[in-house]
Amino acid sequence: GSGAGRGGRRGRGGLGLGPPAEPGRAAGHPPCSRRRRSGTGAGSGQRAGPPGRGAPAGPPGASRRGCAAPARLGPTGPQAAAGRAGRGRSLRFPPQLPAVGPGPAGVPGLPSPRLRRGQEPSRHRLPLHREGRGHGKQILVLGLDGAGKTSILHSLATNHVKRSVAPTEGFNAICVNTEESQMEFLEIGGSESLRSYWKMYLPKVLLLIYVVDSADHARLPVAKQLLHQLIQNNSTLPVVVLANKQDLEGAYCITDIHDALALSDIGDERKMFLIGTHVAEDGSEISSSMRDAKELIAQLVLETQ
Ligand SMILES: Nc1nc2c(ncn2[C@@H]2O[C@H](COP(=O)(O)OP(=O)(O)OP(=O)(O)O)[C@@H](O)[C@H]2O)c(=O)[nH]1
Ligand SMILES: [Mg+2]
Repeated sequence: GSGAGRGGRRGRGGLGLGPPAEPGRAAGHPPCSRRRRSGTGAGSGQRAGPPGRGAPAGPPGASRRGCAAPARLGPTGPQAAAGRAGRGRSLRFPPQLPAVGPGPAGVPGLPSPRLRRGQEPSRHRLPLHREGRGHGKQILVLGLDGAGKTSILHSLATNHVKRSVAPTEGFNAICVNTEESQMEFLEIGGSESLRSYWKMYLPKVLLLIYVVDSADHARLPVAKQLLHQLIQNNSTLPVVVLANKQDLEGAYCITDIHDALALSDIGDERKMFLIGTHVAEDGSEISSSMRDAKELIAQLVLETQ
């Protein structure tokens, strides 16, 4: 049987995964549906694999990655607006999290907060949020470059779709408040040069959100390998896999993503969920799958704290 879905079904019907044999039930997508897409989504189509296995989840939209002005993520970037709205906040590398005061116990061996682009990171402490005082720790958001991590975080923070237009060059931290919990997401960029830092953050996080580009067939093996390496020594860390870009024509449905990532092999003890998501056109409200993902994550945070 599959390992997906351990932890049970929560929230709205179809959220997350059901019993192990039902990886395809997530987020309202029928198992491995081969529905026709309804538009001409582009996204990171340059990396998309062969079309024909689509599991469209909503209106597609053209991605601006690669053709838009390279707006920097940071205090003046799109996420800053979320921060000003009081719902989210982000900074460029390094992660000087406003809600994250210098904690009593930093994590040694992490990249320097003073690191700038092109510099080699030095060892430094990353303060973690109010650790030991009964409040939340961070939710780590990882995945290959271009998978959609930042776009998803924008959307979760604002409840409106906002696709990212630039790669994360370091960290991206966003606070998302729900009625019941405060969640601090920490994305680390997925480019090759940043992947070596991923594992440094794992020991101190509540859960891992792992985002994959469902249409990037060619790199799914790499995504799988990195995920397995990351969590091999942590048998209980809850993992939420977001099979993003379900709007793209070539997107694998979540059953295929489940197989491609060999999710049944990532441990029996952990809670593990797989949800199909997409970040639709800018400005619209987030999709029901994204709302479900947000509720699930909030629930997991409450359970894990
Ligand atoms: N079609 C489509 N495009 C998406 C979706 N989500 C994100 N994109 C686009 O994919 C590209 C990459 O998105 P990002 O959010 O920057 O990806 P990332 O994982 O943060 O990438 P790094 O910061 O480089 O690690 C952008 O052009 C987004 O607009 C989606 O669900 N569908
Ligand atoms: Mg990013």
